[in-house]
Formats: sequence, structure tokens, C-alpha cells
Amino acid sequence: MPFIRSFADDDPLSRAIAPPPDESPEERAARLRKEADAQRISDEIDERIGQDRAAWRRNKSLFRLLLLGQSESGKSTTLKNFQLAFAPRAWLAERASWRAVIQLNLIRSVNTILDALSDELARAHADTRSSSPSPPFRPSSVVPRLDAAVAAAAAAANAPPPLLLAAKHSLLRLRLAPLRRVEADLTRRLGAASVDERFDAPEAAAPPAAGADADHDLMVATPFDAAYARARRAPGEPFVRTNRSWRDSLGEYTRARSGGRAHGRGQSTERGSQADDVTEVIASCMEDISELWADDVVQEMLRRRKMRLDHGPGFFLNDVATIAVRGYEPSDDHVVRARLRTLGVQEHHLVFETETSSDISKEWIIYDVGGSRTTRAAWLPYFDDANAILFLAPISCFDELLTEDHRVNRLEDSFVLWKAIVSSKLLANCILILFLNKYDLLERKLQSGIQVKKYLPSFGERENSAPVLAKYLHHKFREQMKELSPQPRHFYGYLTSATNTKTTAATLSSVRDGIIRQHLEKADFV
Ligand SMILES: Nc1nc2c(ncn2[C@@H]2O[C@H](COP(=O)(O)OP(=O)(O)OP(=O)(O)O)[C@@H](O)[C@H]2O)c(=O)[nH]1
Ligand SMILES: [Mg+2]
Repeated sequence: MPFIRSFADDDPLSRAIAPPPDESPEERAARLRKEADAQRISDEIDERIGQDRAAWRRNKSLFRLLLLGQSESGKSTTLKNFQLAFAPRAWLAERASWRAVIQLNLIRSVNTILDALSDELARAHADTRSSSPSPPFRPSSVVPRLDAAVAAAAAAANAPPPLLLAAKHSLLRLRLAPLRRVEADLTRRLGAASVDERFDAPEAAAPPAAGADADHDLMVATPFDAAYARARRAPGEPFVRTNRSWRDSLGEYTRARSGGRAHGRGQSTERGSQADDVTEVIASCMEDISELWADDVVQEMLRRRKMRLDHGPGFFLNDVATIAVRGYEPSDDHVVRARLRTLGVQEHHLVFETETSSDISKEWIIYDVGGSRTTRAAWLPYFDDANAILFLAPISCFDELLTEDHRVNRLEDSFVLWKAIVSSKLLANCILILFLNKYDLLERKLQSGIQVKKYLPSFGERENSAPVLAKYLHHKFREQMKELSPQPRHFYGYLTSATNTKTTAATLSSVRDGIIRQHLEKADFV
């Protein structure tokens, strides 16, 4: 009789999992227990995969807000205002991690003053040495000598009197010298984002060579659609979505120093080491820093050199008494004013802690981007799924040039960027909000007598005041949107001073309500 084999007998898997033919009742019970355990683990894994899928789907449908604008326009400051206004508990938990950034901002200002002071001291020293007796009289050199003497006398008559530098200034410079090491140490802790923009690769600041690569234009700002299409056509992964932040650097640094014992983000270990050497050195310099900043001669030197530190980012010299102390804990105001540039694109989850009625106001993803020209290509991959864009145009910058390209006026750069964004077909369905930011600085600048028409001839003979200029620019931005948008869209334009958390919180509330309303309207329409 032929031996008949079933298909199952042929299947190696079935053979492998089949119970042994001579299985005892105990072995059978143990096997069944094992199989039940394996099944339970497998079900758990399936469930977790299901949850991840659901989270991913939910994530996909989360509301996405993109913060755009040139470098130093106030994007990260606006993000901080969002966190402070809508997620105060999370904000509080992260606040201490800003200590190192604020300390670095303060020390940078001190070292900038010390650089200028060293320069003046060296010059004064050289002048003293060169005022030795004149060389002997030689008839052949009479005429040129007389011309030079007349020119020197005329220059001397116009030149301001020499700065009254004294031994005190040399001493201050000497006593504050340890702050150089502190700056280097903090820069190392905070990573690339803390490296001063002025010290970036030289090619970033230099104007492009004639006939430079068309990709330079891509960074410059304009046709995002064309750049996007080109990137899509190119093989491979055209852009990298980066999400490494200064907190990662700070965390890594503290972990390395503690031999890997520390875990989590930088702030936990930072908080634990209040009396670390950096804080100690800064605290021991507190009185000298205050004396340096209050010194009349130093103030006169800064004025003559047109160094307006108090108008610049991360200015904390008026807060030395609260910052340069042992056990310094950053305040909300200090954190909002702290300056650290953004590298790449940083993704932040904003979980609204306030009561909400609508689904879209429970959690948002906010993308904070680096705004300098060389990093703008990295924005493109985020255009695909952005629901709204908050564009920041700093309007106090009408008389300033881009750090990364000294040929370009900052206000003009904002207009170029704005035009590229409003005209982009990719972003045609995106809600657009404009913040005309740094209004407080604009007021101070115009009160100091700076004339707008000198930098913005089209402003003409209008009154040289902040409200008039703000209205003028608001109108211009609005007109450009109307003219260039691929389809009609609402214009939301606000005057903001992002370092004023109170007024900004009110603005953000109405922005959020407007966004929710428009988003829901669009959803209904679809
Ligand atoms: N006085 C004043 N300062 C502001 C205002 N908005 C931002 N700042 C300051 O300007 C500096 C730059 O602001 P950020 O928010 O870091 O600028 P950003 O757009 O994120 O810049 P990048 O990250 O380089 O693209 C910070 O020191 C802020 O405190 C404002 O409305 N008024
Ligand atoms: Mg930023």
C-alpha cells in the first residue's frame, strides 16, 4: 500500500512546530503554557504597532505651524511666547535650561566691550610713544612736510578729544580677563548654535562671485516653487530634516562631564550644578562688570564707535545684578530675551494646557527655522504639510544690512522673502499671518532722530514716526499679498514687540482664534 503524506507533512514550518509524537501530558501542558505566553507577547506587540500607527495618523493630522522670516526676526522669541502663554507648566519645566544661554549672552557683551577697550588702550599707548621729538629739519622736505602738517592740524581740529583712559580701565580689563575662558566654555557646552554668526565660515558673509551657482539664488529666497521642483527632480534625498538642538549639545556635554551618569536633557544636571565653575567666575566678576558698564569713558567709547549693544540681541548688561550671582534662576523675561540662533529646523510640540473646545487647539506642531540665507533651502520640505505660516518681518531694521550679506538691506530682504511665500503655489492653501515685529525698537530708533527716507526713499516726506512707518509697511505687505497670491486669502497683519510677553500673549490669543476659525472653515468647505 502506498504511503500517503499530507501537505502539512511536507511543510517544514508545520513539521517544526508540530508537537513531538511521544509528548507526555506534563510536556503538553508546559508546551501549551509556552505557546499561550508567546501569543500574549505577540498580541502586545501587535497592539503597540496599532497604537503607533494611530499616533502617527493623529500626528499627521496635527495642526502644523511654520515660523518663517530672516535671521533675528524674532521667530524663536515668538515660539517662546506661544509656550509661555499656552503651555506654562512645560515652560516652567524648561526654564532653568536657559541659564547657560543667558550667561553667554551677558559675557559676550562684556567681552565685546573689552575688545574695544583693548583697542583704545593700545592706540593710546602707541600715541604716547609716537609723540617723541620731531626728526631734524631737512630743506628738501619742506613743502610736503608743510602739506602734511596742515592736513594733520585740520584733522586734529575736527577730531574729538582723546578718551580719558586711566589705570582703572587697564585694571578692569585685567580683572575681567577670566571671562574669555568662560565664553569659550559656554560656547562649547551649547554647541554650534552658540557660535557667533560673525565667526561663521567666511564664504557665508562674502558676496557671491560673479556668475555664481544658481543655487545661491535658491538660498537668497525667491522662487520657492521653482526651487522645490528642482529639488524634487534631483535624485536621492534633497534636504535633510534636522532636529538637533542646543539642548542636545548641553545634555551631551553634561553627560560627558559626569561620566555618563546624567540622563535626559541638559537642564536637570544644569540645575543640580548651580555652583559650577562658570557661574562662580561670573558671580565673582559681578562688581567689575557693573563698573565697566556704568563707566562714562566706556559709554563714550561705545558711542563714538556706534556700538549700540542695548539695541542688539541678547542684551543683559542692565541686569548684571540679578544674573551674575550664584544660584541664578532665569526669569520669564530673561528667557524670552535670550538669544541663540536656530540651526536647521526645530520641531516643537505645543500641547495646550488651557481648556479648549476644538480638536485643533489641543496640540500643534510648531516648526522654528533658522532664518539666515544659507539655511533657507531647509525650509522647503516643511511646506508640504504646513497648515499655517507665521511670517516675521522686523520693521526696526530698515537701516540695517544682513549679517550674512552686507550688500542687502534687511527690510528689503524681508519683502523679497514675503513675496516668495505669498506667491508660492505650494503654499496657496496655507493660512498666512504677518507679524511686523520689533516695534519697540523702531520707536526707540526713530526717537533718536534716524531718518527713514534716507534708507527708504519711497517713504518720502511722510512724518518720521513709528506709527506712520508701521502703517506704511503694513499697507505694502498687504498689497503685495493681494497682488501675488495664487488665490484670494485673508490678510492678518499685527504690530508686535515679541519681547513684551504681555502684549504678545494677547496677540497670540487672537491669532490662535483666527487660525482655528479659518482652519475649520476650510475643513467645512472641503
Ligand atoms: N527689542 C526687541 N527685541 C526682539 C524682538 N523680537 C525679538 N527680539 C530679540 O531679537 C533677538 C533675535 O530673536 P530670535 O527670536 O532669536 O530671532 P530668530 O528669528 O529666531 O533668528 P534665527 O534663529 O537666527 O533665524 C533676540 O535677542 C530677541 O530677544 C522685539 O520685538 N523687540
Ligand atoms: Mg531662532
